[in-house]
Amino acid sequence: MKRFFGKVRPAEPEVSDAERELFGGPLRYDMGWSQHENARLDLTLASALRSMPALVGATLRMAWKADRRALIAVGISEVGQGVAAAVGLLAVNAVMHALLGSGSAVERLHALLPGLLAIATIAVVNSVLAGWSTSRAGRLEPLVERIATTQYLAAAVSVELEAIDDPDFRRLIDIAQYGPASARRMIGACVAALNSTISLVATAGVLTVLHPALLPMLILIAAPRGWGAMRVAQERYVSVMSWIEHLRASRLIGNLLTERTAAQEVRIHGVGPFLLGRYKHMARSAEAEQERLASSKAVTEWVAAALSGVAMAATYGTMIWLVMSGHMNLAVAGTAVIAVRSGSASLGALVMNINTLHEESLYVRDHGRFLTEAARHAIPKAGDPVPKQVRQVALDRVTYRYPDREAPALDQVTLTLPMGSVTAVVGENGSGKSTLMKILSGLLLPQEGIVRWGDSDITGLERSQVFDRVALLTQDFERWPVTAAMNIRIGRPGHDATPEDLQASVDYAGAGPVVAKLPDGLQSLLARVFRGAIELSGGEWQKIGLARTHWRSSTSSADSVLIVDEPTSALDPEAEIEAFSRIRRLAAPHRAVVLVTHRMSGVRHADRIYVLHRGRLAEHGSHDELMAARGRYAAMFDAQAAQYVPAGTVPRPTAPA
Ligand SMILES: Nc1ncnc2c1ncn2[C@@H]1O[C@H](COP(=O)(O)OP(=O)(O)OP(=O)(O)O)[C@@H](O)[C@H]1O
Repeated sequence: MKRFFGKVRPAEPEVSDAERELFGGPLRYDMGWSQHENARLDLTLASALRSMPALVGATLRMAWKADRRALIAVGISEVGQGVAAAVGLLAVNAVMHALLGSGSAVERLHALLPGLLAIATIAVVNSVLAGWSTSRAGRLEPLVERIATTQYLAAAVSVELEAIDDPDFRRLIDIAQYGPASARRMIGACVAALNSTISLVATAGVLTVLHPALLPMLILIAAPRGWGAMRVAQERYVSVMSWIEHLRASRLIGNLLTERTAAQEVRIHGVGPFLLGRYKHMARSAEAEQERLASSKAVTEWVAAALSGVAMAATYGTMIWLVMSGHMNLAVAGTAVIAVRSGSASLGALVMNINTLHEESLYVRDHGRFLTEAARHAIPKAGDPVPKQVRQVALDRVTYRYPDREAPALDQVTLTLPMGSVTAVVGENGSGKSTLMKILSGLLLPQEGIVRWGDSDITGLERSQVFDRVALLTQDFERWPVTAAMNIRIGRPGHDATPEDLQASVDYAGAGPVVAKLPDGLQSLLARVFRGAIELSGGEWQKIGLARTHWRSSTSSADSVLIVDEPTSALDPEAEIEAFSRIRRLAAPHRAVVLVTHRMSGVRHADRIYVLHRGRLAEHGSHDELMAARGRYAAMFDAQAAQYVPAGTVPRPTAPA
């Protein structure tokens, strides 16, 4: 019994060897997000029915916002169809009475005619109304999907970077993507549910008039089917939720096998057949889950149909008894048979539609929960304006620890970036350089200490204005699949630009020869995503990235910070020397340049060099001061210099003091 009436629980499928080998264990969504938020996913029938009005209300509000006239048209046509169904049953009753009444056959046929005419007219009216409703609902559905998708995307881009890095939040982003399509389907299900409710109310009214005992019997027929459909939907939802990580991993493997970036290793290292084998293993465990669901659905539906059949037999038995005992005449019984049939069909349809609504509403609820969580993690819009002139940006004993890490990535770091200066940040891998850049740019806020723009604490400033003052060029900068011109202009997309306007940035970055090679110059489509697009080499892309940074910097005259993180990793030696001197030239009076690089030759001309070690500031000073101190910096510099000169002419790297 518990199998059928107990709570729906996630199945515990076998873990495939492939999962263990690739991911260290099973990948299952543990519904942690909802539990973590004290909002346990409650899949009982009562809770479904309780939460549904709010979710249906939210979808209808969206539809109202999208096109209220279309929504009103749908409402009117559905109510009209319900009324037509009731009038149709009354006409059937009149036909039955005429058919089974007294008089000759010809007289009875004459008496039949008005009823038959009414039935035909009602059928025509019904089909006109149904067509009207379908066309209006067809307009509403894509509009609602568009609104929900826009809400989803807008929320996703407005959250703090910390939320994007949080695996739980990422999972929520993943599951919420199904919401917009579900909202679209909910419109159709709402319309169908409204239709079947109205026809059911009409039929129930007629049945009650015919005999009061018929209504409860009708409900008894439909109830088991309602329960069955709801149970199947819940099992399917729990399964989708439990397997979402598995699905994501399978998709990831599929993408890796087809992505351009992995194509070389996939072929040369033989990764293709290896991953394909693992993909098949993982697909097999997902198929086993599908099979389990299908069997469970078959059993549930069989039990529901059996219970419904018993109720149907009891109803017809009661009607026979009522006729035999003289409590119901034959014409009424004839109408009742038709009414019970159409009523149980309406009730069945209503149950199916409520079930669809319930299933879709689970995804719409995830979408809603994502919007709420995204709002909670949104970058605040309020704040003081950033003064145009700030003279310097400074970090004062800043500490930052990633949520899932014990050790801080930055520990009590203090540094100053005066406008017009070049500051270099160096340190071993994992020493905290990128984290420092995220703190500087306002993408992360410090847990301890203060970041100051001039005299203002960054936490009190309007963050979008802080972002507006930061230009970023990282080694993994985005290679947008758009034209070369747009790839540069996107550095400040709100600023209109003709190709001529962008020429200064192209020249600055030394990207002239790159653009000259393109078939349509700056109008050429880049990145091999679309047909006819041109792929650039890593170094050529880096020049385009540098032009983008220049365009961003040159379109603002307010004090700003330019952060360049390994900007020359893909450049040839000549281009690298040239790029470092260009970056230095960007340190205009109203700009502070921060340079993160492992290329020690690029940092020696910086005004000030900060050395990070395990998140702490180990030393700082000019190149000459740091070399004289013979600390970590001197050790790193000597280690690189030793690669370029004959052995013996440069002191061998020593351990830091
Ligand atoms: N999103 C994150 N979540 C958790 N820990 C992180 C995250 N990003 C970085 N870390 C950790 O923070 C520490 C500092 O990382 P960071 O990327 O700032 O170093 P880095 O100096 O830029 O390294 P590299 O020279 O290799 O680029 C590392 O221990 C890293 O594992």
